[in-house]
Amino acid sequence: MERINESSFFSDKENDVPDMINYDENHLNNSQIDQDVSYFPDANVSLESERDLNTTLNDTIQLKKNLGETFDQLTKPGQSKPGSFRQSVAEKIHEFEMKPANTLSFDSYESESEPEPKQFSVYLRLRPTANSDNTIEILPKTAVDGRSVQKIRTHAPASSHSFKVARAGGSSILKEFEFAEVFPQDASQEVVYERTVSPYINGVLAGESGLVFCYGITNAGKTYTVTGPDKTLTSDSVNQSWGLLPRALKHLFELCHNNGTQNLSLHMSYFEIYNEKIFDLLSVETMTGRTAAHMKKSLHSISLHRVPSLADGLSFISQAKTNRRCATNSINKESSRSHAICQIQVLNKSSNIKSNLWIVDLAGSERSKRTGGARQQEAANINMSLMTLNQCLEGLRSSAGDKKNAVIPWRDSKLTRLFAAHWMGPYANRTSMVINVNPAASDFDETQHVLSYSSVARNIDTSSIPKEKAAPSVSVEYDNNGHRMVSGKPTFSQKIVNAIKKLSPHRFNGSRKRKENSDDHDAKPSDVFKYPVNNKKIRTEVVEGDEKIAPRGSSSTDQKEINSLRMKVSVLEVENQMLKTQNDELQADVDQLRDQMESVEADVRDEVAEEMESQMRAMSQQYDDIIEKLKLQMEQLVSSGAVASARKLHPSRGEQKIAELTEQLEECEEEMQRMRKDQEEQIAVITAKYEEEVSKKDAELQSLREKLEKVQKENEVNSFAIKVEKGSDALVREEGGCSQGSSPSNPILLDDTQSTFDSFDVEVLDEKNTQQIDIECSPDPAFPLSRKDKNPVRHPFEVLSSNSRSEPQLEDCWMKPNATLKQDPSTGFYLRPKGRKPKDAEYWDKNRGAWRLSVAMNDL
Ligand SMILES: Nc1ncnc2c1ncn2[C@@H]1O[C@H](COP(=O)(O)OP(=O)(O)OP(=O)(O)O)[C@@H](O)[C@H]1O
Repeated sequence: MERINESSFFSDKENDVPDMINYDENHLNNSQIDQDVSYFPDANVSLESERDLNTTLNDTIQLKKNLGETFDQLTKPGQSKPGSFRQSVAEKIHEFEMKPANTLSFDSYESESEPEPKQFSVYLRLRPTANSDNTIEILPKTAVDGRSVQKIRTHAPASSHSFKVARAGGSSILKEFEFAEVFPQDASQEVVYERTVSPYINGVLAGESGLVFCYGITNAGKTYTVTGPDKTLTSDSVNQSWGLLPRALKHLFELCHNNGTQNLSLHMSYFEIYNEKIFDLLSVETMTGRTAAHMKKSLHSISLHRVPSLADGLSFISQAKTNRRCATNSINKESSRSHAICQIQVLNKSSNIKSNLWIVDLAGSERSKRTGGARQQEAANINMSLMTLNQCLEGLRSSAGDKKNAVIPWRDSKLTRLFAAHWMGPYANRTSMVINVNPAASDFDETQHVLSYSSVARNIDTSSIPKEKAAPSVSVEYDNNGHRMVSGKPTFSQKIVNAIKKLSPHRFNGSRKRKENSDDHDAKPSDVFKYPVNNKKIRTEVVEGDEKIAPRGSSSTDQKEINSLRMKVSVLEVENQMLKTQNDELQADVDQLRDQMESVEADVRDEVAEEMESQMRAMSQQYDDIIEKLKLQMEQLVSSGAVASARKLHPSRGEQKIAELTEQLEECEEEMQRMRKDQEEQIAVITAKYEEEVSKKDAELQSLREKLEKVQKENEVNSFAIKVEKGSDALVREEGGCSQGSSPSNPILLDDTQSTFDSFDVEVLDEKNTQQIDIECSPDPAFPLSRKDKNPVRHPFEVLSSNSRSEPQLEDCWMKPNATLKQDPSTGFYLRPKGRKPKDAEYWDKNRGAWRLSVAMNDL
């Protein structure tokens, strides 16, 4: 495997415009491309002079009109002398006018005889999908205007945005797209190769370039189509999973081998455009870490490697695949984050003709929301360059159609600069676009965008693209004054110089030769002719140049003057014409830029609106999902009987409030219980104390009672009953004190002691009944009662009332309370009812359980 010069195989100095791969005479050394040589990849050095002449022819024809009669006269065959410059120009004009375009032939290979299509060949490949989404229906093949056509019909799934838009707008959810051919999900790699790349191989060997690129959203199968799975690239025996690239290499080697051609050699470069920077995937430097060493300033510094065998080619592919920038996104585990471009170059050493087969695996267009936020910058760059590509396709279609002045933004991305070279060249029609599509319903909306661009590409009629379109965008970067050209267009002075070149090519060539010989590095075309023409030196040069054109023998001063004036007029005419053209062009440019801006603005607005809408839809979907999930969880919890815990996990506000209140309630209850307990304890203590006190008091009471009894007994001892016989047999018994009153006429001597009693209740007993008679008496100190005398003693006394008198009954002197009476269990006494003492009551009799009425006493 031979590694050839890695420095700069493209020619442009600064601006990355790709050029043909230039070899020097030894074929393998790159050379700086001459600024005047067209940089189309398919051009070659041997064609340079012919191409120059071709250009001269066209320009001469143009100038013919400008210079009018005079020029016609001057260039008429027969009027110029044989061997003169004019004669040679006239002959060359004739020769080129007779020669049909594009009839350059190469030694060993002839281009395929079948008619080349005028349009890009756009294919659709569906990748297998695990689910049974049937979003794309393949319709039978047909032929339209001699072109094989196959249509598909897309069915917007109900989940898609397109479906909703169609429904809302009342349009159909079905859409049809047309392709050269559609490869179904089970189409083999071989079939795809046979239809897309194989038809270009013979042409490539015959010097005609071809470009094949795979386009689609992420995870649609582009890398699979271009290279196939990595592991299959280890052996050079063909594997059925091989993609387009290994198959193309094999095909090329087979054809070279079968034809025994020694003068063809294959070369390969492989690079990626990542974030608008170029990285050489076959660089000698190790790719680990991917430092600045791998980043190339321009496409021209990409390394080109000789490919001596298929095995070497496969190894290059593997190396490039390893070095390519991949990342895992949420859709594709190994998503390519860059545009990978492989250039296979065939060099015919004998003719020094080079042709290229470009196979391009574009990065997947994608929505950052689907692929994840971390890769947004990448996604933005990928989408930007794909958008520029789409704009260029649009521009090509427009310029091939009714908008001849359509501006094509080739320079807006590195990718389109690369493609511009091919599409503005003679083999633009040898372009195949493979649209990779994943028919899954989830990809439907984004796939629709891709499909709509495919129909743009399909409608580009390459034969109608005005060739001058190429000039402004892709011609050399510097004018002949050494100044950089604005927007790739020739400057005004360049146009003047070109005009002079046409008027006096030998003069100009002489000047250029001097420059090339480096003897006079400063000899720029501007030194030969500088606008405006009234520069004396220039005028002299022009006149001198024209002297050679003037017929011999007519070199008189007049003739010179005439010629000089004619030339001046011609130059002024050219200038005038050019100013007009320039003005028109500028006006057209302004109009188109305005149109373009408006359409870009509208596109961006649509895009933003769509993006926002889809984001909102996604958010709403997310919320729906969350709600569904929660519902499901709730149901599961209910069914598993864990509602309470579920409520704890996800309480509603009401439930939370209830739970709080319940908790508070429980706390209150606890507090109350605690308080109750405390109270009970206190009550128990108090009760115990009380009982203790009570029992103490009882004891005291008991002792008092005992004392009382004792005293009573003692009193009993001191008291006595007086029995008074009625008449003679009444007995009197002492009952209590008596009120102060009139003392008895016969005071009773109750005791021999000093009695404190001043009244007596006397019971008067008779034989039949015993009556109580209250007797008022006053003690008579003269008859003290003797304590010791326990026997009733008959004493004289006076009965104050007779017992025959109707006396109030005993019961009448007592009033029982209405309330149920309680007895003291320990003593058996009736407890005095609560409340006030009744008005007429004197005291409470605990034995009787009744109030003693004072009325009764008074009534006595
Ligand atoms: N025709 C096919 N047959 C079998 N498998 C396929 C086919 N097309 C794609 N695949 C598989 O689908 C997956 C995605 O394919 P691939 O990586 O080629 O997509 P991609 O368009 O290059 O994605 P990205 O743009 O993200 O790099 C891979 O696992 C690949 O093997």
